[in-house]
Amino acid sequence: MINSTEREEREYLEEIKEKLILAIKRVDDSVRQYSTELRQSKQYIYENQSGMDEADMVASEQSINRMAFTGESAVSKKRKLIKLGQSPYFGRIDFVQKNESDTSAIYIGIYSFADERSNLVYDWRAPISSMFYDFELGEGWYKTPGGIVSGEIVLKRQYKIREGNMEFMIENDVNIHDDVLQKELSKSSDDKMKNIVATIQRDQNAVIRNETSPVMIIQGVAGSGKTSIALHRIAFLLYRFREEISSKDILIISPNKVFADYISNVLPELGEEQIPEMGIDELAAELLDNKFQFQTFFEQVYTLLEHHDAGFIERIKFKSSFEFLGKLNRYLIHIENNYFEPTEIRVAGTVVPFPFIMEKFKAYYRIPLLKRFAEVTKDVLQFVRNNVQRKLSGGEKNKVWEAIPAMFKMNNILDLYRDFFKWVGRPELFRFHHGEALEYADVFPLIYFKIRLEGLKSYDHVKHLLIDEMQDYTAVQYAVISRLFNCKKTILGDVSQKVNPYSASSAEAIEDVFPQGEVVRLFRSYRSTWEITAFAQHISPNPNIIPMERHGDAPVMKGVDSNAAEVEEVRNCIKRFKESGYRSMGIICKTQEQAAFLHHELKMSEVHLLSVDSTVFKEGIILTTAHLAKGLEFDEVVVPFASIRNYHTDVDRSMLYIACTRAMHQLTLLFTKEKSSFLP
Ligand SMILES: Nc1ncnc2c1ncn2[C@@H]1O[C@H](COP(=O)(O)OP(=O)(O)OP(=O)(O)O)[C@@H](O)[C@H]1O
Repeated sequence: MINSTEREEREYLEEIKEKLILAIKRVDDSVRQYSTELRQSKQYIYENQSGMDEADMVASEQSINRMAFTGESAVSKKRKLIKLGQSPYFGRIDFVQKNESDTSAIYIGIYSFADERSNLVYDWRAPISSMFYDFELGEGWYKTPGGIVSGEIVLKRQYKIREGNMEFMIENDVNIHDDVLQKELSKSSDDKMKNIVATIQRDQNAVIRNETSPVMIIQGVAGSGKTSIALHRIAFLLYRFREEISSKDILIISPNKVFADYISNVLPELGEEQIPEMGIDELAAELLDNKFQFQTFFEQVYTLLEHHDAGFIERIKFKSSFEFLGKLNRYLIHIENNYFEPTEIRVAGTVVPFPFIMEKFKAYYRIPLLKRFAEVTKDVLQFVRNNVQRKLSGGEKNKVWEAIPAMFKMNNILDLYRDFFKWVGRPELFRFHHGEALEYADVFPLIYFKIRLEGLKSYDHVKHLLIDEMQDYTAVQYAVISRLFNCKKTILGDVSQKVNPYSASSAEAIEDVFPQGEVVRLFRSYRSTWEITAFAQHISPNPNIIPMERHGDAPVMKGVDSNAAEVEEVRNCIKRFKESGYRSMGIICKTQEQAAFLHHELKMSEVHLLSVDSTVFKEGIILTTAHLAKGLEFDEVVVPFASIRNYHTDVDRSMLYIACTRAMHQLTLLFTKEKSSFLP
C-alpha cells in the first residue's frame, strides 16, 4: 500500500506540491507564449491592414480570439493550480475493484490534477469520489456512464491541509467525517458562505449528485445545509453536464442582495463562475414590463409587523391558497366561454355572420385569449376580401380591427383581475386605485393572468433554476414559475422559517404544483450548538430535528427595566464580543425601525446597519432585521427587544425563530420588563 504512515503521507504531500509548482510553471510559460503570439498577431494586422482582404481579416480575428480564449483558460487553470497548492486534497480512499488485486489510492480534492502518467487528485465530483461520501470501510461501488463499478474500500483517510501544510490527518474506519465535521462546525464564521466539500454528509451527497430529478424540493430544518447543498449541486451539475450547461445558463432566485453576496463565494471556490441571480421582485417588475408600481415582499412583511390589520391579512391569506389558484383557473375558463359575444359585422358591403367569427375565435384556442383577436381579425378581413374581390381601404380595415376586440367584454388585464373578484363574490378583496401601488399579494396573480391571457416572456435560456426560501412563495407564484421556466429546478426552504405565515407554502403544497417533483427532507442541523438548537425548539417545535452533538454556552435571556438599559446591555454584549475572538456578530431586531433606533442609540461606528437596500454582507458587527438575516449566520447573535409586547403574533414568532437560528455558537436575548411568551 502506498503512503501508509503519516511520514510517508507528508513526503507525498511535498511531492504533489512540487508537481503542482512545475505545472504552474508550465502554464506560465504557455500564457507567456500566447501573449507574445497575440501581440505579434495584433501588430501584424495593424501593419498589414491595407493589404488584407475581408477573408484575411476574419481569419486573423478568429485566430486572435482563439489565442485569447486559450490564454484565458490557461489563466483559469493556473488559478486552480495555485489553489490546489494550498490544499491539494482533503480525502483518500483505497479501493480494490472486484476481481482485481491492485489497490488504487484515490486522493480527492476540490479540483482534479494529473501528471503525464496518472491522475494524482480526483475532483470531488468525479464518479469515483462519490464513494468517499457514501461508504465506510468495506463494500463500495460507484456509478459510471458505463455501469456500476463495485469493489472494496480498504482505507479511508481525511486530511486538513492549509497553506500547503498538513495540520492533521485522521484515519476513520467507522464514521468518517465526525471529528473533522466537529472541527469545521466549531470554527468561526466570516462574511462569505464556505464550501463544505470535505465534510459533505451521505444524505446531502445524495441530493447533490441527483442527476435525474426534474424538480428537487429540499425541505430542511434551520442550518441543515440546504443552501450549501444547493450550491454544491449546481457545481456538480456544471461538472457532470459540462458539455450542455455552463454557469450563465443557471438562475438563482434569491431573497435579497445581501444573501446573494453572502453565497457569492461558494461556486468560485469550487472552480465555477458566478451564477446569474435575481430577486423575485425584479422578476415581477420584468414580467409586468415595469408598468405597475407594486409593494415589495419586504414591504408586505413590514406592514404585517407594524399593523396587524385583519383585512390585509385576509386578502393575503385568500390569495396565497391553492384554492385561489383553482379559482383563477376556473375564472379563465368562464371568460373564455362567456365573455366573447360576437355580432355580425357589415363592412365593404359584406356581412360577416357572427357564427363565422365565433368559429374562428374557438379555432385559435391554443393562442392566449387576448392575443386571439388579431388572428380572428385577419380571418375576417380575408373573408371580406374574398367576397368583394378587391383590396380593402384603410377605413374598412380599421373598422374590423376595432370591432373584433370590442366583442370581448374587457380587454385589460387589470380590469379582468378586478372582475375576477366580483365573479367570486368578494370584490372587497381587491384594493387598488389608479396611481397607487398594487398590494404584493396581487402582483403574481396579475402576472399569472397576463401570462395566461397574453402569453409568456421566454426564459428558455435558463437550463436550471434554483429557488431558495421556497416557503415564502405562494401557489400562484409557483404556477407562474412553472410556466416561465421550463427547465430542471432545485427548490429549497423551511416552513418553520416563513416570514409571512399567512402566505407560506410547504414542501407538500409545492409538490402539488410540480407533481414530477421529488421531496427530500433534512433533519440534522449543523449550524448551531446543541443548546441553541434546543432553545429554538421552544419557539417553533419540530420533533424530528436532530441537533449536532456540539456543545456550547446555554443561551442567555436577560431582562431589564427600560429600553435605555437594554441599549446599554447591547453595548456590553458588543464589548464582550470584541474580546471573544469570534469574527461575526448579528444583532437582530424585529423591524427595520427598531434596528435604526438601536443603531442611532448605540452610536458605535463599528456596528454596520443592514437595510433592504444593502448589497453586501460585511464581517464584524451587523445590526439588522430577522427578515434580512434569513439565510445568514453569525458566531454570536443578540436579539434585543424580546419582550411580550414586541413578540406576540404568529409573524413575530417566525421572526424570533429565524433570529435565534442564525446563531452558531452564542445567543443572547434581551427584553424590557416581561419576556415574550414564545421564550422558554
Ligand atoms: N456537511 C457539512 N459540513 C460542514 N458544514 C456544514 C455541512 N452542512 C452544513 N454545514 C454548515 O451548516 C451551516 C448551515 O448551512 P446552510 O446555511 O447551508 O443551511 P440552511 O439549511 O440553508 O440554513 P437556514 O435555512 O437556517 O438558513 C453552514 O455554516 C454550513 O457550512
